[in-house]
Amino acid sequence: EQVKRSLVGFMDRLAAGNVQRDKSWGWNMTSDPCKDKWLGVSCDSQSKSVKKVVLERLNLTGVLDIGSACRASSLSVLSLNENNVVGSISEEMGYCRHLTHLYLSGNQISGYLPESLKQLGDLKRFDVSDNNLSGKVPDISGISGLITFLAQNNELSGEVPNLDFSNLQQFNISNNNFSGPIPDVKGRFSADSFSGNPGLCGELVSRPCPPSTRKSGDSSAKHFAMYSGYAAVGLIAMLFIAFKLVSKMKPKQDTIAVEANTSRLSNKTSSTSNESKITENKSEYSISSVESGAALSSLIVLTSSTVQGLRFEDLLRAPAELLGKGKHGSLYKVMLDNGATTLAVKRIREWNITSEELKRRMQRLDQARHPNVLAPVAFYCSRQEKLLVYEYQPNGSLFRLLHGSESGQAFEWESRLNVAAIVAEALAFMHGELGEDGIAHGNLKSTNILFNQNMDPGISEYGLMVFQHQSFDLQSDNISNNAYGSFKADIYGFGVILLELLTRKPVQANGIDLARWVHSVVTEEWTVEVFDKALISQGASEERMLNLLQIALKCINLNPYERPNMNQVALMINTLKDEEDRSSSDP
Ligand SMILES: Nc1ncnc2c1ncn2[C@@H]1O[C@H](COP(=O)(O)OP(=O)(O)OP(=O)(O)O)[C@@H](O)[C@H]1O
Repeated sequence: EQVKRSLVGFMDRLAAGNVQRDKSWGWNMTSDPCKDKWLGVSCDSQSKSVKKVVLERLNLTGVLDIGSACRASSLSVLSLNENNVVGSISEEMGYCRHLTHLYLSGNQISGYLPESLKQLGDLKRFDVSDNNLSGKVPDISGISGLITFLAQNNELSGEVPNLDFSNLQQFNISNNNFSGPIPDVKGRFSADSFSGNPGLCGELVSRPCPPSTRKSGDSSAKHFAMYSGYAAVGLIAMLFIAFKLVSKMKPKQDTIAVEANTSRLSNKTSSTSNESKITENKSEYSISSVESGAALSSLIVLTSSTVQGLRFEDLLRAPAELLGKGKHGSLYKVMLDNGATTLAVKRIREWNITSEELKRRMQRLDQARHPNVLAPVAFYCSRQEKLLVYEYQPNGSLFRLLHGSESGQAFEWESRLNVAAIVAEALAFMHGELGEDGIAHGNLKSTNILFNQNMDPGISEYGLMVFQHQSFDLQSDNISNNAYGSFKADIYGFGVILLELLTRKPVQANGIDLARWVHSVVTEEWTVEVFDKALISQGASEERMLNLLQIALKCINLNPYERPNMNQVALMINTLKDEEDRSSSDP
């Protein structure tokens, strides 16, 4: 009764004087929100509690009373997009602790964003764009899972909100009154996300900041990256020395050696090699485990010949350059032997994986070799952090080729189809090999497709699965916590890569999600509008582009259970590529 009363009160205020409010909507004390299926209400099938309220484009012109809606239940989704609701977002947001999605776009909501917003610890998507909100954005940097922040077309002011830009998928604060320097957005967002704020400064909006607030320019940023690389590696070195000292004082426990792999390499084809284990010897380079119970705390070199005998201290000593900070951690370019060997070292903190599980995973990845999958060549695991060592790929990523500074560069249809076919084939192989082990890629995207010296694409960072892949739909969120979901998330990620190849548009731009945009264009039957104009002007076959788009749409199906598996995808793309090859060899 109390739930109902709160919800009815919420609607009474929202639809005050609304002639359209129909009896068929429910939302009255004589019916039940779940059983009688009130308009826009979805309930949890087990607990029968109200989970979602979606009342979009209903011409609601009343007053927003969020507190009433949330007090009623453990609401996770509230969407009132595109009505004409007035009022403000009250401090009662504290009741909305379970909200994951809050969409209030396209209304007349005014006043400040309340401090209580901080309390929405589960919030992932927040959209208050196209309203009349003013004042500063409260510090919501503590909401770690936030992936959408859209507040364009309001009257908000103060500094750019302090958010984790490496995590955000959508961000737009254009057309407000924000001021001060634009922070480092990790290359994820363009000037469009900030435009229309005359007080903002920084490279992105081509407006220099006054000296006191100036963000470092290109070359100083590079230096900063270089030195922070050195500093990080220096820090590890200090830890290393400290460990050494401790280990000298304590009796040795749990030492694991760096492996010399010559024999393993030459044995690779023998019948026992498949089950070959990483041998655990004592060596002068190994570090005593100072973490009681930790099974592993030294560099393990896998079966790559390029870094045979690589030692942890070699990594620590070598000059390193910070290449980027992603969701998973930082990536360093490390130069060994005066630059004769270059490695890419991924440093991951806060990865909740046991050393045994990491070791098992690395061994399986090492065994399941595919020429177009970049296997780690070595790894290090301590409780605080993990290091994964890869061969450095000199020709950048697919992301850079499509959207980086070379984005004007020609990238023909045949080459794009070729990349799609190779990646599909490699991913299908890995899914086949590692399906039973439950090891999917876990973070498939165009920055993880890297080109080697011959410009052959390779899939990098397979099997990290530190965080779940995020797609724009709600349904896949529900299954992505299990292994099956991770494989289906890979299919989704691959579908998005296909969209990038077809459109040459980044996954996120100006707060627009590529998959969502393509869906909307296709629904409106303007399908050819999605293709990269350069492909059309090159005379690429429209039929085959449409076929590839159909495959992409299957992969990003909102229902993960309806997505094809990677074998099916690879087969479809190979058929398309055969057709392409036949047509180009026709006289
Ligand atoms: N082995 C490698 N050789 C060369 N460049 C690499 C290598 N691995 C990654 N990179 C590049 O370094 C940059 C930073 O990589 P990183 O993996 O940290 O970021 P990311 O892929 O964007 O994020 P995430 O952590 O979510 O995967 C990316 O541009 C990536 O393409």
